[in-house]
Amino acid sequence: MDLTLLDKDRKSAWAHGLDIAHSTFHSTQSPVDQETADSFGAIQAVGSDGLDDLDPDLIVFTAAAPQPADATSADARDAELEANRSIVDSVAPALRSNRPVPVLVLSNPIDRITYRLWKQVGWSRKYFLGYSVSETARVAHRISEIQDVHPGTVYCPVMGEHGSEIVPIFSRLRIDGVATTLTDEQRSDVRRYAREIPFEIAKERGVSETSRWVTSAGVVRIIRKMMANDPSPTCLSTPLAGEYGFSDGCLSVPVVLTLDGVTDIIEWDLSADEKQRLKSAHETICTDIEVQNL
Ligand SMILES: NC(=O)c1ccc[n+]([C@@H]2O[C@H](COP(=O)([O-])OP(=O)(O)OC[C@H]3O[C@@H](n4cnc5c(N)ncnc54)[C@H](O)[C@@H]3O)[C@@H](O)[C@H]2O)c1
Ligand SMILES: O=C(O)C[C@H](O)C(=O)O
Repeated sequence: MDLTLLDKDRKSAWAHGLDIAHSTFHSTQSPVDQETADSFGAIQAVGSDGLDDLDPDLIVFTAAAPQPADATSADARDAELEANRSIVDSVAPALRSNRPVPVLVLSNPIDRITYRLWKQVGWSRKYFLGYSVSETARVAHRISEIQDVHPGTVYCPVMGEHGSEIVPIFSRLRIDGVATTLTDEQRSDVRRYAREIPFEIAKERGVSETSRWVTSAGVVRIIRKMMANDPSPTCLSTPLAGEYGFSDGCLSVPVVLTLDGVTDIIEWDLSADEKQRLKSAHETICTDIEVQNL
């Protein structure tokens, strides 16, 4: 797989690109034979006008304005909306001239930005995916602490907003494959942890960076899943047209993925509490879509 980093700051793309290229040496126990080495693909960097010469099969959209210096509270993602929406509007025409391919959106606030990008680019909704699975990792981490188990054994998908109105689906919680129940207090604790921990981390780390470790690992996981045609669903934010009773907006829901985007949106049976929380998350996002004219 070849990788191109496109950035208006071409030097930054070059620097990250070369660092990634160096890192590939450590993959799959390099050094390897020539045949395996060839499968690593090329890594290159281009500036803003570079899309014309590319024919990407998948776009990971991370363009964003610098984080404000006070971006350490739970509304930091929302504070990015105005600037990142302008970026979406400025790059959408170039994207539109590409053939339709899946776009994995990282730029915050992802539910609004994914929606805006979808509207501006105009391709089928099946190509637009907002990345929200860092929340799944954080939820698993907190549950593992509460239950004193390894986080890798925890399965608890997360729907809803990538923000305050996240909806961990506790009714589907499995530990080592076994259905497990948490108390109401433990559930509140898990939600609070997922809402607050990224910003507690940001306070100590500084806001000039974002949570790159969990995020890059999660992005690679999603891309691998798409390439493998893995039929098990992943919760990502995608435009809705009737699923879960929502006729518009963008919200994390379980989707089945291939390199042709979303092939199916799965409608799980949710508990009454989960349905209520999902409705509230949807209302919050739709209010923004209306008020901000997204
Ligand atoms: N969804 C998640 O879980 C998650 C996780 C981490 C970061 N994020 C979000 O992803 C975004 C990027 O974060 P980051 O740490 O990579 O930020 P960053 O500042 O390191 O990178 C953003 C890049 O976008 C480039 N850019 C700005 N406008 C552009 C344009 N018009 N065309 C091309 N490139 C442009 C900038 O030059 C910059 O290099 C932020 O909105 C952040 O909040 C989301
Ligand atoms: O960069 C961050 O910490 C915010 C991002 O939305 C995330 O959830 O990781």
